[in-house]
Amino acid sequence: MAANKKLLILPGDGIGPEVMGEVRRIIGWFEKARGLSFDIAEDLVGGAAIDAYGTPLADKTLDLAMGADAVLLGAVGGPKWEPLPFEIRPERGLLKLRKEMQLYANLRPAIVFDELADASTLKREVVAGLDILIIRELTGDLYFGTPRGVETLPDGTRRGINTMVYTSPEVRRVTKIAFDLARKRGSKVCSVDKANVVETTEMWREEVIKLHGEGYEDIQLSHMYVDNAAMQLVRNPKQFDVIVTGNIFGDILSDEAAMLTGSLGMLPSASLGDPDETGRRRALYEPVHGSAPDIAGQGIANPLATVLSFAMMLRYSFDLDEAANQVEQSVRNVLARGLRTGDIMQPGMTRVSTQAMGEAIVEELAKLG
Ligand SMILES: NC(=O)C1=CN([C@@H]2O[C@H](COP(=O)(O)OP(=O)(O)OC[C@H]3O[C@@H](n4cnc5c(N)ncnc54)[C@H](O)[C@@H]3O)[C@@H](O)[C@H]2O)C=CC1
Ligand SMILES: CC(C)CC(=O)C(=O)O
Ligand SMILES: [Mg+2]
Repeated sequence: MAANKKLLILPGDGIGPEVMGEVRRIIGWFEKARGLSFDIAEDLVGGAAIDAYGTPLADKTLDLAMGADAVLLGAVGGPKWEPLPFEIRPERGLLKLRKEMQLYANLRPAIVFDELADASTLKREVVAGLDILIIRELTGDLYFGTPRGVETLPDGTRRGINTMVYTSPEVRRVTKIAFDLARKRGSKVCSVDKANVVETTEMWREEVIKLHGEGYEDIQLSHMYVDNAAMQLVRNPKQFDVIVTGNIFGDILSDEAAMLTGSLGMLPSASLGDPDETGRRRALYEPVHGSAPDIAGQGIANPLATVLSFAMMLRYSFDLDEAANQVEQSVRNVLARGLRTGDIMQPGMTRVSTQAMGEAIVEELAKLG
């Protein structure tokens, strides 16, 4: 295959480089055993970039990302950088990357592998067979709205402000992605908002309903307030097919959904923008979890969320569906072999390191022939 798949790898901080190391191992295997060829660049982001470049996202790194067919990111952040002013913290680097690349649709599938149905803190019957897709709007909302910041008032007290902002085109474009993707699965979309008290989200609901009436009547559309949705996700998650929601609600609900699958270490994500004139769609793939400072440097992090994000990259950015299926099948097979990192450890299973998990995936890939 031609060496034209431009891939930027940004391992980031904490467990980011550890889990990304296993993806590099898998990429190496695909290159050697399958002749897949990637044009790979690697750079720093987040705290690592602050230490090296004095900024969480250097201009040259952003340029590399803008020119790449896909970006693979580990995670950013950690206690070392928490004392820094807000604007130059590691997380701002990731937010800037998402905004500049216009990655407005963040796909967060929560799939329960049968082998892990008992690893969830919920009962097996509640989670077994679960396959839901949370679509989180990623470039608007409280994370980007202005005014924002903290000011000291004349009386010495402080006031913090963040602003929830959405425009109707922003709501429509992410909802369109949700409707289109729902058509390829269960044809059900639940839009999550807080329309009873937050006007911005009342507008969100109205726009979703309008778009639904413009050719998406075959989709079974429902609406739910976010507080109820948080409850329903643990009460009966299988009622959902596709959930579409804003940035802050999606951030919170997807961490909650991760625990249905057994661990935050299992949840991958794809962040997509619109295709450009050449048909190329900017895209970034990252696990839903963060840099996990509490376990960083110990070689015990679960690499599967990042490995599954890599599978999403193969599918969405490079149309390599067969390779993506093989990565996912290999994950299933290592779980069936009883291999578990600490976060998904169950009685009678074999506890393995991050590295051993990556090696086992490569072994399974090789067996798939
Ligand atoms: N996309 C990103 O880069 C994100 C970055 N963060 C940053 O990460 C740092 C830590 O944030 P937290 O709230 O602690 O969230 P976190 O997701 O890093 O960790 C939450 C808990 O889940 C565990 N965990 C996470 N990923 C795991 C994995 N792959 N294997 C095993 N266990 C795993 C951690 O050990 C921890 O107990 C902060 O600086 C935060 O801002 C948080 C979320 C997303
Ligand atoms: C900027 C990130 C730290 C926000 C987050 O938690 C996420 O994207 O999941
Ligand atoms: Mg999050």
